[in-house]
Amino acid sequence: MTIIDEATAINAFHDVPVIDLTNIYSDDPVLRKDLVSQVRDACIRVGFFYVSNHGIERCIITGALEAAKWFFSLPDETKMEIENKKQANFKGYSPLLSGNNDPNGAGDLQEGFEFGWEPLDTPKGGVQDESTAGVMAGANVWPAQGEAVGFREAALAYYHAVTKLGKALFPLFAEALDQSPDFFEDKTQHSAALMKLLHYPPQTGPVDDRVIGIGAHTDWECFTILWQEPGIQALQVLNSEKRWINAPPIDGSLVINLGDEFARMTNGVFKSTVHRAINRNGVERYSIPLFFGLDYNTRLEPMPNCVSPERPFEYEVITAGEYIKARLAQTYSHKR
Ligand SMILES: O=C(O)CCC(=O)C(=O)O
Ligand SMILES: [Fe+2]
Repeated sequence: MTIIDEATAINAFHDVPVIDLTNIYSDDPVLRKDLVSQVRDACIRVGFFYVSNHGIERCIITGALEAAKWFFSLPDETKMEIENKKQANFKGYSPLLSGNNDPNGAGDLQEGFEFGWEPLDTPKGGVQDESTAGVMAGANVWPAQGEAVGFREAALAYYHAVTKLGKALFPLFAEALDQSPDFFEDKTQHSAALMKLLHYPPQTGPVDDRVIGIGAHTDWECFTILWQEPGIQALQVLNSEKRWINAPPIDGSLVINLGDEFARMTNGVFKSTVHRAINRNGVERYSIPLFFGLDYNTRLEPMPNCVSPERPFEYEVITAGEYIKARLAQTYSHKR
């Protein structure tokens, strides 16, 4: 079957598959083929999957969680010193209700802190590879308080560990698309990956459907690696029957979901699936997405094997940077 035939034949999913990454670095062709076929099925049919045995150490995750808790417990005035609307490309702090992911919504009930790549060993921070960032150029901002050094180190330790995993996933996605493993290599040279710490206060009593944790949306980059706090159900994924399917945290695993850059390049063969999060658990919830994009100067052109006369390409070709910048501006143009 061609990849287009496969994408045309799918039915609505009712659960989110789990893929074991134990063999991700193995050269054994049989193991590789099996892994690639699981990834292909999940990407074409669901657009979401869990990964187990992903190799991110528990202490790195705990460090990032503690960092998030520390940061969000700072006084509002301190956090607002690095508000994202004052920075280039919305790096820094986004207060509750300042963003709105669902155009029908009235604001997302979450606060966040977002940053991009920088090396671990420059103690003052703010340095990053901007040579090709174009419209997405803009240094990271970090809180100024004394303990902020530990915050930056813990956040960047997680960023670097998860980016290593992300780099190992690109060849898998390429093979799942019948391309050579290095297909994305020249398009992922400059770490166009953004990490966001998120905090969702609990929602109790009657909830206005237009204000939930994060409204229904698709992600914008190629794929997202999401850590969600164990024991707290909040994330839901929309299937083609318009039913919300719960994607609860599975201890020791991470969620991977595809975004619009992949959907554009694959002409919709890889699904950028709509999802949302609602925290009705009566406790605070934290989550950490890391969004993996193509280098900002890459044009989002379709792969020839994903286009046919019956499946024409209907997107405008723009660069990854132009796309992300436009979506950021739209999300934060929301008025509280
Ligand atoms: O907090 C979550 O579980 C989801 C976050 C999310 O979808 C996003 O930040 O794009
Ligand atoms: Fe998302």
